[in-house]
Amino acid sequence: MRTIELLTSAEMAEVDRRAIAAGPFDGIGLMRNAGQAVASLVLARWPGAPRVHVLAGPGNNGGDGYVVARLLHESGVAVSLWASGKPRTGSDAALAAAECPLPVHDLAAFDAEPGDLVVDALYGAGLSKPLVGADARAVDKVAALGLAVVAVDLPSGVSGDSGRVLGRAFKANLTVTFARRKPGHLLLPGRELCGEVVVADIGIADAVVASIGAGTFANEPELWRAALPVPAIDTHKYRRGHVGVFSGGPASTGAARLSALAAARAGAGAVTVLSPGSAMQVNAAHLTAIMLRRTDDASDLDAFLADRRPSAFVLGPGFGVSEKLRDFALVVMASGEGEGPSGVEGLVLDADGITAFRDDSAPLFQAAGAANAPALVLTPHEGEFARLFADLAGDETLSKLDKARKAASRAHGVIVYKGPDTVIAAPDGRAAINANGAPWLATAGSGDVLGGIVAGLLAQGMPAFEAACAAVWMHAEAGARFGPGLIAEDLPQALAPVLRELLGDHAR
Ligand SMILES: NC(=O)C1=CN([C@@H]2O[C@H](COP(=O)(O)OP(=O)(O)OC[C@H]3O[C@@H](n4cnc5c(N)ncnc54)[C@H](O)[C@@H]3O)[C@@H](O)[C@H]2O)[C@@H](O)CC1
Ligand SMILES: [K+]
Repeated sequence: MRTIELLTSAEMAEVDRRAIAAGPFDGIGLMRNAGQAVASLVLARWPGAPRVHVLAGPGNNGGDGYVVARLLHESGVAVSLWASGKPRTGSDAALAAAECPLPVHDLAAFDAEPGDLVVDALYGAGLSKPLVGADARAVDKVAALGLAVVAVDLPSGVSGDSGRVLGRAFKANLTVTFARRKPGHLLLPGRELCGEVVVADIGIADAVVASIGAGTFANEPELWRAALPVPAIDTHKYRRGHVGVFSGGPASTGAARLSALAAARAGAGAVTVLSPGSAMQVNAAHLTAIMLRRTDDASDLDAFLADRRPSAFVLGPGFGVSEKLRDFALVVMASGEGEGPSGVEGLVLDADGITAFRDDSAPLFQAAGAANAPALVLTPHEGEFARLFADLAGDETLSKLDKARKAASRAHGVIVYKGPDTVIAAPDGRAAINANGAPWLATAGSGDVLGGIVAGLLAQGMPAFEAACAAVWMHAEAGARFGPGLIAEDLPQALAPVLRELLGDHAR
């Protein structure tokens, strides 16, 4: 089972409540199903473990642990049960504990042998403070012995909402979660600590999950595949969209060409590099399918907008932080003000395009919020994010997901907060977390390519949030498939097979 909604702990609690109200399972019924799912995976994956140590906390996560301990024991596995705290009288966890015939040892005395397996059922969605005392010592002991760990719902110590570690956390080989994944399974460092994540069906209907209208998703093709542009058979190149990419001066033109190439590979019918006069020669020497147009100032840009009806822009890569950049950005963002549709779908601001607004972002964000304005897509990495949204970046209480969401709402634009766990957030509150990235993508020029893909999709009329999500996934997928030796120049070409697969029958 793998569906793309991600549930916060509050949303999951509400889903549990509604599932119990709707039936057929009550709380202990769901808990038995959860424990059964974990026990089955333990038996299937670690059939030869000499002993399984189940660590049970005081809440429902511990309740799942008591079920696992009982079922493994009934299957003939040697099980030791260690408890941290006691389930509250009358709780589902207390029922599960009462059904478990094994002796309960105090976690403070926890001991194990190398080769044993640990089932971590200390804390899950209810983690509320850092692990200390016997809990923390158990984490250290398990790590020191190098024991394999199966985490119930989440590795204890990892926040399901933020992916952060509270104090200390287990590093699991396998995490079994229920109904849907949580943001902490995808956000770092949580993702690393979860190991493989399996989502078990415990009898909560999809309709119950749908009823709460979750706004957070795993960035997987299911989220945006239906919005991918498919060229019609009788299409014309300009109907497939025209992307303008602003070039920097003669010594820094490569970034714009990378973006331009990526926009073309993403399916834009035409791409023009908009170059200062001083860099025309160097750009001309390196462009073939991509067009070139001299653009020195705002009036040149106005002329391009009027003559060539461009549909999306990339501004920032290699451009230099300057007043000219701000002018260009604001001209593009104002292009929707005239009578009738301007045809400009969006502006992607990356790198210097973000930094240029660090001290005065209000005009940009205001323009983005105006009626008929092109969509604004900002693609900051961590440093750039901190320049534009210093207060959000420094707020320790916010997760990466929260930060991206708040930034999107403030900017009236889509935020692509880059990193190994890129978060894409829309001003309407939707957000997605990407998890198919690969370390090979951390290479110079990689971000320029990403900006170009976003613009290429925007130009073809794909809505901004979906375009940004699709671009992030395709970019990561292309990089991961290429693997070692990847340089940014390889990425546009590597996109082709990824797109072909995504388009399926439409690719013929
Ligand atoms: N019906 C349900 O609600 C279901 C819940 N399930 C399980 O229930 C879990 C959530 O249960 P709970 O909400 O009871 O939460 P947890 O069991 O994760 O933890 C809550 C308890 O632990 C204490 N606690 C939290 N952090 C602590 C720390 N660092 N040190 C010491 N004590 C700490 C809290 O005060 C509370 O007593 C899920 O993760 C899942 O495993 C599953 O059984 C499926 C059904
Ligand atoms: K756990």
